[in-house]
Amino acid sequence: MQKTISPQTLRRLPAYLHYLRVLLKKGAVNISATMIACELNLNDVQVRKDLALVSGSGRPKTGYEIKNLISDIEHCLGYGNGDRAVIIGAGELGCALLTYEGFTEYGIDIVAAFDIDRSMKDTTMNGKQVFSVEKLPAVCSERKINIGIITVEAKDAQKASNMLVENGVMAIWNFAPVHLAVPDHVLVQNENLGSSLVILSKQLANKLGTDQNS
Ligand SMILES: NC(=O)c1ccc[n+]([C@@H]2O[C@H](COP(=O)([O-])OP(=O)(O)OC[C@H]3O[C@@H](n4cnc5c(N)ncnc54)[C@H](O)[C@@H]3O)[C@@H](O)[C@H]2O)c1
Repeated sequence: MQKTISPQTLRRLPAYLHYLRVLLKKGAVNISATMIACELNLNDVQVRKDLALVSGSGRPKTGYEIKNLISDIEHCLGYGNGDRAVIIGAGELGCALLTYEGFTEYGIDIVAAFDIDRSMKDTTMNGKQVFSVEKLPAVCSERKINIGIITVEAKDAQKASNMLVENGVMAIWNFAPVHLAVPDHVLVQNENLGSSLVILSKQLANKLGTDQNS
């Protein structure tokens, strides 16, 4: 039976993966959970538990063989499923995401972006194309797109979401500050950089002892 992995563990796995790949490139062979915890400034017990959920290859004394652990984490995260994504809204944020090459490290290929602004039609950024939204159905069916990334303003987000769902997208990464209504079979991950910043700011206030509520 497959073990259930919490969202918190899932969030930590890409960081382990990144670190392990760096180590492998440097020629390291084995690693312990304690070393990973120490390097990533995480709790030893937490890392041990996370790794036990995704890999049975850990051994007393030697720890994990790095290449096996990488492969187990990739398998757990569904890398190699060939997830392809498109971006709706090629403005400031959409273009930044489109040109960021690091998503391939997470097994996601952002194929193209779409915009209603005709001046952006058929432009290319870092080898990725920006199409007019009319081309969305053709690209979704030809490239078998299963993830949609929404980077339009809040007022346009539901429309963008509807377009993605109509074209067979099963998962939406939503950056617009709005709740999306989607059918039950569609997954939505809302992203809010502002809330992460607020958490950081709050933690800083607590640390400095300037939080009046504490
Ligand atoms: N979640 C976060 O952490 C975060 C951070 C920054 C921005 N945002 C949000 O991301 C969104 C985009 O921000 P931005 O600064 O890139 O805005 P922007 O105005 O630069 O870009 C929006 C683009 O969407 C296009 N657009 C509008 N309706 C469309 C549609 N139906 N189909 C295709 N394209 C369409 C516009 O032509 C424009 O190019 C906003 O909702 C903003 O609040 C979120």
